[in-house]
Amino acid sequence: MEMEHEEETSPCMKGVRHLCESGITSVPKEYVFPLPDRPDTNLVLKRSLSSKPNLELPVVDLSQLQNPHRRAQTLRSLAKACEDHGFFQVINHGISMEVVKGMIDGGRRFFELPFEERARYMSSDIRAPVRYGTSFNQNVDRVFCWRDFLKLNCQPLESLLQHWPSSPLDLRQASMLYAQQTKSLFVVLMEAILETLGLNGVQEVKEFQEGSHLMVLNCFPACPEPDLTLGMPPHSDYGFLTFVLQDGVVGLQIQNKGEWVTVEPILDSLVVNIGDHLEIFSNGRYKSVLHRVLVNSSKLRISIASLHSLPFDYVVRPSPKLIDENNPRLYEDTDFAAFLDYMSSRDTKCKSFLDSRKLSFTKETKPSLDCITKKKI
Ligand SMILES: O=C(O)CCC(=O)C(=O)O
Ligand SMILES: [Fe+2]
Repeated sequence: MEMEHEEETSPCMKGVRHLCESGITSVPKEYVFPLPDRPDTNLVLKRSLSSKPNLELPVVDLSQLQNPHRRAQTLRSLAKACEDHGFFQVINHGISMEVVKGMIDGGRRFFELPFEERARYMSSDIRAPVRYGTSFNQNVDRVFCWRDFLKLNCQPLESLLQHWPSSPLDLRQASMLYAQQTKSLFVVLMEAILETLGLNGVQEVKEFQEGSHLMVLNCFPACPEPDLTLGMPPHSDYGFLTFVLQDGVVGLQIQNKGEWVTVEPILDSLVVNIGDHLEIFSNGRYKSVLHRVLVNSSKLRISIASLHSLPFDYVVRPSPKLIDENNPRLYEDTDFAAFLDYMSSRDTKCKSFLDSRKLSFTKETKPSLDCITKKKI
């Protein structure tokens, strides 16, 4: 579906880089978040000036999964990271530094292209093989986010590749290598996670191999008034796992014990987070965690998020092996069609899609989760 005429003419729809190129010195009103939703930059600054890191996420060394003497211990730390945090970092993940660097550089250069070239990929069809856009959910957002994105649909890779941008020259090749390697990592990690849940052999690994895979290249330009807006609002990701590659500029925050805490990028690591589908599949044992992105006044930030799940036409439901009289089923079945309908019709802030899949008795006993609009820090 092409962009509607009205959307084409709205300046916000052209994205934040375009806006910055026009030489603005303040944040237009469309991007100003209501006061309780804005980042508390004083708090962030105070934390990063103190010697204590903002948050030490668990670090899992994936090379130890291959070591028969260390595998059991590594699985235990993986299970703990999934249960206690929903977010962790992985090192020795098998994706070469060259591929990582090529991906970040290619992404950065895409956003440096003239607006007209980037605009060729604008589309409001969420299933398009390639989609350039802005904000979070630009057709329904009440406040725009300080973010432009390029989404590359990576499954099946061989047939979609040809639709990806041919400029800058090496972006397609870099994205292909990164997509192949993150898919392998996803499969290895899902095998390990199934084992931590006592489900090895229950779920076909092939279904993850052929599962949906979306790569999101995020661009957060430097912002003249970063404390008025957000790069991404509080949200959770829909899939099983998301891998986030950060370019070294901080910005990612996760909600931890009711507070927003900054995730410091560790060199050569990838951030992994649990998505809604894994929360449903594990019947709530592993939690998909709210996160958001802050912007800053001096540095453009690039991040690459890879979202992985089962194939698009699959239904996601709690694994029957994880349901018994002590562990009642907590979530309804869900599928991508339901998620996409929800996304295109709602201003999806917070974990509202996941909440909509909770069975009604849990909705009553465990009312909606923490959200920044309700919980001021
Ligand atoms: O930029 C980041 O660090 C996170 C991006 C993110 O949450 C997403 O693309 O879903
Ligand atoms: Fe996310």
